[in-house]
Amino acid sequence: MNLSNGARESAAAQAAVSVKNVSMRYDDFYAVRDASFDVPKGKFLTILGPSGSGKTTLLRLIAGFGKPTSGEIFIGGQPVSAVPPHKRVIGMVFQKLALFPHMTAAQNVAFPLKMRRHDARTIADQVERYLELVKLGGFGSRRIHEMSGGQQQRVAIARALVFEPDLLLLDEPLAALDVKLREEMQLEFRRIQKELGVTTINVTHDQREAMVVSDEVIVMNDGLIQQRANPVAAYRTPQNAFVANFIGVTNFLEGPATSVSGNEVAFRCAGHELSGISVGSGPEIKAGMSCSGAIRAEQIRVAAAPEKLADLTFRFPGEIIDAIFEGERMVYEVNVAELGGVSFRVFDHDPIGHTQFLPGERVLVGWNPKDMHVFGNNHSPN
Ligand SMILES: Nc1ncnc2c1ncn2[C@@H]1O[C@H](COP(=O)(O)OP(=O)(O)OP(=O)(O)O)[C@@H](O)[C@H]1O
Repeated sequence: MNLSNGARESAAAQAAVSVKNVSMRYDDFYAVRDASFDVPKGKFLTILGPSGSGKTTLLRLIAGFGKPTSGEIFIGGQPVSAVPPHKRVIGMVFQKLALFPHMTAAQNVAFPLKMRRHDARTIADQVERYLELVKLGGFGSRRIHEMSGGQQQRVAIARALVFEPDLLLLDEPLAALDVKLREEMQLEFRRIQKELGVTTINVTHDQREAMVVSDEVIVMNDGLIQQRANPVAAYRTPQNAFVANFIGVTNFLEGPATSVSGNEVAFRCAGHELSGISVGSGPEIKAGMSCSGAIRAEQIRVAAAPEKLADLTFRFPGEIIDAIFEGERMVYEVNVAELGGVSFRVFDHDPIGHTQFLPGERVLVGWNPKDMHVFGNNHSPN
């Protein structure tokens, strides 16, 4: 969609946060390069990317810890480059929670209100309300060092929100927690954010977390925004091979495009012509261009007998290299000699209902062209 200048300015004014052409350079190295995006009021946006992709740098610039080398950040429609962090009305939760360990939960939550010189009655009411919100009603007099990791996390959330900031920034606050607690807290973040309607920007390298908590996701690599989309669109229609590889588990076949017709490509891999494949949503593909064909692990099926794969267009013999039972799914590694010895990762989400294969077994793998996306190789997966 193309917005006119006027429409774009008015969209930016309505946005809680607007990042415009922001770059951050250290000597001759760009940690963030020409980033532009808006976060609408009340939305939960996650910046997702591998280590070193520039996520934290971007979040710190929004918080006011450092000034962009170029570009401008607007909060509530106002440019903030000249506004120090303590004058930005922002709640923050980082991986290191920085709670006061010998104070009680209530004293920790009260701290931002005391700094803002609220009266004792207001402080007591707000502290009680926010401890209730994070399901710690009745825990106010407990000291931090007497609380579990999850409870401490909740105190940190209450402290970040108690002064009712315009914006909540989260920098991998769940990274140190064990898996079960992390998953529980992801849902808690989502619930609290929806209940309060506070605009939230979250930073993580955990793609599952990004999918669970966010209204929108920005995927970053090497300081550059690769795609901005809602979680379903980022998963279903990745913009390039990097995004396809980073979100979910994706297998790649390499080879040249042999023909392009509308939204379909034919593509040659190890002497096999694979036709009718969807064009990925990235740059235009031309015949002869070197390409990557991407197929998700759950879109490939494994079977011993060809009739079990009769509904699939592409079928190749393979050998099971590894078979891992993960409870709710089987994960197979299958070597496909006919496709240049590529190793496919395949998920079977019905491990109880289906035959389970063992390493060394000869099988067939199959998938349909509509489930494969081809990207031009100026966006390599690695
Ligand atoms: N103060 C600095 N001086 C020089 N380089 C820096 C500085 N801060 C960050 N960088 C570099 O900028 C790049 C992006 O760093 P950043 O911390 O934003 O990445 P990240 O995506 O948050 O990674 P992680 O998930 O590991 O925290 C990295 O290569 C990092 O080494």
